[in-house]
Amino acid sequence: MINLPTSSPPPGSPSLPLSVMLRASTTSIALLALVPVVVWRLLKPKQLPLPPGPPRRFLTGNLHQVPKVKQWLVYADWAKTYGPIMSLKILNRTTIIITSAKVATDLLEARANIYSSRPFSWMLSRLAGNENAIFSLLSTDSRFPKYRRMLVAGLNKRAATGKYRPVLEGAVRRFLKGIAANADDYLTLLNSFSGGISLKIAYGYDVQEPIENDYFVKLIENAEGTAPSLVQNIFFVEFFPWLRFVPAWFPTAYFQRFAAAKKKILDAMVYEPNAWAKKNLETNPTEASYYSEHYFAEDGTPANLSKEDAANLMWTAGAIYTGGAHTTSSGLTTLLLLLSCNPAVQARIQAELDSVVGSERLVNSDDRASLPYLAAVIKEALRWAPPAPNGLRHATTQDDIYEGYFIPKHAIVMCDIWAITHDPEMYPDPFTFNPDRFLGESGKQQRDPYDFVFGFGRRVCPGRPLAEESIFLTISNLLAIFTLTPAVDEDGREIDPMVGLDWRTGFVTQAQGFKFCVTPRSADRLAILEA
Ligand code: HEM
Repeated sequence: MINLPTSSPPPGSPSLPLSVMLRASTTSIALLALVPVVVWRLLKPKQLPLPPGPPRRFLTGNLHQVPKVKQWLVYADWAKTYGPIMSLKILNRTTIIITSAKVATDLLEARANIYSSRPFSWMLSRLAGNENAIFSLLSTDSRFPKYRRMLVAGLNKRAATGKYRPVLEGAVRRFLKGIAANADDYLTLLNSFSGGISLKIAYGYDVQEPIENDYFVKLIENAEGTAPSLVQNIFFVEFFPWLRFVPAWFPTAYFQRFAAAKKKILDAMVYEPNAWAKKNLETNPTEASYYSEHYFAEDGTPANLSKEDAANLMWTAGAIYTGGAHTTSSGLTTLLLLLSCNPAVQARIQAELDSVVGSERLVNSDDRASLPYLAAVIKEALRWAPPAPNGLRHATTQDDIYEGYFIPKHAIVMCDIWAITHDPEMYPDPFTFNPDRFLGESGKQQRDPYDFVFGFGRRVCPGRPLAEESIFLTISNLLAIFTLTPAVDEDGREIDPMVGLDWRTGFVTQAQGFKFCVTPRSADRLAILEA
């Protein structure tokens, strides 16, 4: 069951009879207020049905069925019964769940004008102040096209392979040296790699090692789970918005105190790096960063940013770590897993690298177009385990009708990306890791999984070029220098990395609990890292 924090006191607080009574009365008022909604629904003229879905309970709908972990697997399973477009009712809110490429393309792409907003949450968006972050920003907000323009231009392929090239190349070198020293530490090294790139590109900030002690990394990492805690729990204020006027000191207003505490955390991870970047640029203009690019005018003097432009810069720069760090490191973790147990795939990549790049230098962005097998391997890994398997929630801005079903305005729309990339009709034998599906004549017919893995329509991931470039540079250089093999047990037997493997749940998934070994391909190749 989903928690109901509005009806629970903070842990450790005494349960006073008065507060119990007040809580009970709030609950009764809330339930009583649902009566007109129910009467209206019974009396209103018949309309087209919502898409099918699991049977609902009176008043609470599907609340009891909402999966808490690895939702992508549950929705894919439900789709076998209810089809590629389903609906859930959670109290009075409709959630539409899409599990096929056709429906995703028909709605999220072809009708992007209706399907590109985000759900508004009183707790997350308003009381915790996150409505300014792009991840919550409504498509109807006048800032939406500005944010998108800034991020798309700031993170495009030209930027990733041009002005940010030294950032990426330096981070790859540090990662590989770390792997050479201790491959068991790969998770920390990957976080350092992708978190370091994000903060350097966003603000020009160099993370301090060890990364887990870095001030900004700690600030942002400690905020993990904050946004989900505001939307995954059910708060009555979402259904009775007038409750937001209840003052925080009021005994039943635990939700106000909860939101205020979360606001502090969410604000800090955007305001603090912003203040650091501003101060740093005033005294020490550094190499290219997303922040400096907007902060300075063309002649190199500080641009006189309006209050609104300064806020737009702060909120968009703040999205770079949140959007980019864990997703990139998730994709890389999957590749380490798959490569360590597929020696033939590794050997083929290494042969391709050797013939295109040779053995005397590191691989760089200019080599990418000449390495089609490596491109197929990376694509297949991201299809096999999409880093954001449920995508991010979209919302509709008007009523719509699709294939005889009614989709109401303000419906939450979730797309199960994992279900799409495991659709056996589109990707035969979908659980098998097979890069060849993207090669040759038949590969040209194969639908590109990047059409799904990076999201949809007007919300499609603006960091895709940067993510692709970082993953390419890391994996190509890793295999130019090392060979990966599964770890061995005390008796020298190989441990199958797939046995005992688990996947982190949440917006970003990540393979957990496997180990591998690295062996330098030669002393000369290893020495290139020091050159
Ligand atoms: C393999 C790496 C990545 C994957 C798989 C990925 C995937 C996604 C997905 C599925 C979405 C939601 C799109 C939608 O709502 O339809 C998204 C949004 C977003 N991503 Fe990425 N992403 C990756 C890397 C990055 C990087 C490196 C950055 C920034 C440097 C980034 C920044 C963002 C931002 C800002 C959004 C929000 C866009 C909006 O709400 O309009 N992502 N990403």
